[in-house]
Amino acid sequence: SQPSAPEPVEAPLRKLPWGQLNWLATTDTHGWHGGHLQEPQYSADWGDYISFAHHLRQRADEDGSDLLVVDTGDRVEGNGLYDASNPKGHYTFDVFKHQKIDIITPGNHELYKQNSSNNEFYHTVPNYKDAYIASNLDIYNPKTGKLQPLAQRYRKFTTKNQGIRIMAFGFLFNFQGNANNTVVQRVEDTIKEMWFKEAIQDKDVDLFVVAGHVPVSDSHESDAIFKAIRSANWDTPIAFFGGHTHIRDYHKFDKIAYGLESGRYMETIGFMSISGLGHEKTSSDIAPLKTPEFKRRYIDNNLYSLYRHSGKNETTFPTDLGRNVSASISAARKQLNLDHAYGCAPRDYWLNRAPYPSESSILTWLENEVLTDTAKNYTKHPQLIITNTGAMRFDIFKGPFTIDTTFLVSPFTSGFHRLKNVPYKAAKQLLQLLNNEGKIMLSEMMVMSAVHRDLGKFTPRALYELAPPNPPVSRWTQQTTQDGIELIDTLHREFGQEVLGETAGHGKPDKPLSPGYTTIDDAGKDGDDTIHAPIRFYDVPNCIQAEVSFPSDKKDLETVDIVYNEFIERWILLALRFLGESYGVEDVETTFDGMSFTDVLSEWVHKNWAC
Ligand SMILES: Nc1ccn([C@@H]2O[C@H](COP(=O)(O)O)[C@@H](O)[C@H]2O)c(=O)n1
Repeated sequence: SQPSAPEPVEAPLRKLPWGQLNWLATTDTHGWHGGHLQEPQYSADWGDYISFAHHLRQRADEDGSDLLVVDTGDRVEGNGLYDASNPKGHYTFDVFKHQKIDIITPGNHELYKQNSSNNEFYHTVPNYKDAYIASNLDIYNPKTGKLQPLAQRYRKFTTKNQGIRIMAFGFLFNFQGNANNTVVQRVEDTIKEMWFKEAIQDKDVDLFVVAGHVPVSDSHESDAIFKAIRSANWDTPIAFFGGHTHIRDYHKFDKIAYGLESGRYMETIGFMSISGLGHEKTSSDIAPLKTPEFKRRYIDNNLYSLYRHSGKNETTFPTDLGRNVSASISAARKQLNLDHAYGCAPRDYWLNRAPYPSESSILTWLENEVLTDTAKNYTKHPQLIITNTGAMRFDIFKGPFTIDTTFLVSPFTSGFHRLKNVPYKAAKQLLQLLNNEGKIMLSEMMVMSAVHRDLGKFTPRALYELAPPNPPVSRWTQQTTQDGIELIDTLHREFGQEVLGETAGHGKPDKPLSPGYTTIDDAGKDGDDTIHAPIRFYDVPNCIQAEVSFPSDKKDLETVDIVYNEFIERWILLALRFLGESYGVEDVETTFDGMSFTDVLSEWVHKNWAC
């Protein structure tokens, strides 16, 4: 881990359910390859992950099983290690490439900007060669200008020790916000293509793998792929490795098809095992061995967990490669001056771990202080400042607010735009519309505009891109700590020695449980490796709004300026149009001196939060 990373905290652990074919899966790492430097339970870095995978591969070689590693995209945007360099990602690709990965796929964040998808073309695809799969993504070759698949559409391979024959795909959800140098083909169209139909007809396959930046639960894309494969193969097991929604999740498609999603930001290393795979040749056919068994575990990414799951300790755990990668992350962080403090946060502020509005909510702080103070510097006219909450990515902890923190909270380069003198009658209805909370829903408007084809790329799906879905609260337990203690008792009863790191007494923790993930998924409540006290997550709206320089009586207010995060421009213009105000991009001007959200944050913190 990084020199400044906090020591991991001891906690009761559930073992890895090791099997015949074992998987480690990451997704949505968003540049956090240095690990979490303010949260001990997620403090291991990419170098540690490399050492960990090495030990598990060795275990597989020793007992004749297999270990495969998968990453399903959104490796970029969200951490100073990626975002603070010029060009962005200057250090990331050389750090990342040292992990041996068997299946790697792109996410939407690799595609927002031409520069980042070209980085996939120039760096990640060549670094991973055969492992990179892009089933539904094409790129205009930056050298020839011709449209071509970013990488191979599928990969067929056989595992090293068990000889399991795998057919793997790499999908991206039906994303529409990409720059115009890439083309994302809808999943539903892709599965009608001849190459896909032929691949799923291949009978010399023991396991289909669908890796990709697609949620595993409640996803019409994953469901469509599942149905297509299942209709061609009634008895071949299928493993999905998903991403995008930033949650820990495990979904049962049927009794021999399961999907795993490994959270976000290098907090989680997902583990899946499948046993009972293979085939036997009968005189007329090839039949599976027996009903395969799928298991899952969500590993908290810290050295306490990684030592125990690999059976190593401080001395025996780090490999030379792992150590070197950790050192190069450290050197990059130093070079980028990521620990330089703009100021010090007086308290913790939460994105989803505090209700909105509340004094602990980042969103309330932005509304009442950051956006309001910043906007006042630019005009005395009444303004509505609107931003999407999806632009905010992480919490703020009490203490130094560093260069790194600005990118953790908001990494995007989009600036702020202004529409002047908008009739208040329409402007005041905007927020409700954007949040889909009023009588007229923006999602319905999008259906209408798609039908009338008068607003280009808008479809109902586009609303989904305005703000990422919040972790569905139903997927998190909302127990009290007492439930956590009961959970340990239950575990001891049910699993006995399966629980690692025994605590003192009769299974009761001698220290309070640390707060963390307590996931409920399709297999139950026992997925997390670490037994935590539950954290409560709160839903937040798509967009928030600050009213700046408003008169005390709004009755006489005729017009206001609307200032918004550039990323939501098309939703703002669409909503205004439905409110009877027809504005176009020609009416828009840049404000806040072209500062991005990241710049706005650093400037405000520097002026207001002295250490
Ligand atoms: N320039 C950008 C790009 C994205 N966003 C927000 O991020 C969301 C997507 O992030 P995921 O990790 O969920 O893929 C997107 O919906 C936007 O809310 C942004 O604000 N600015």
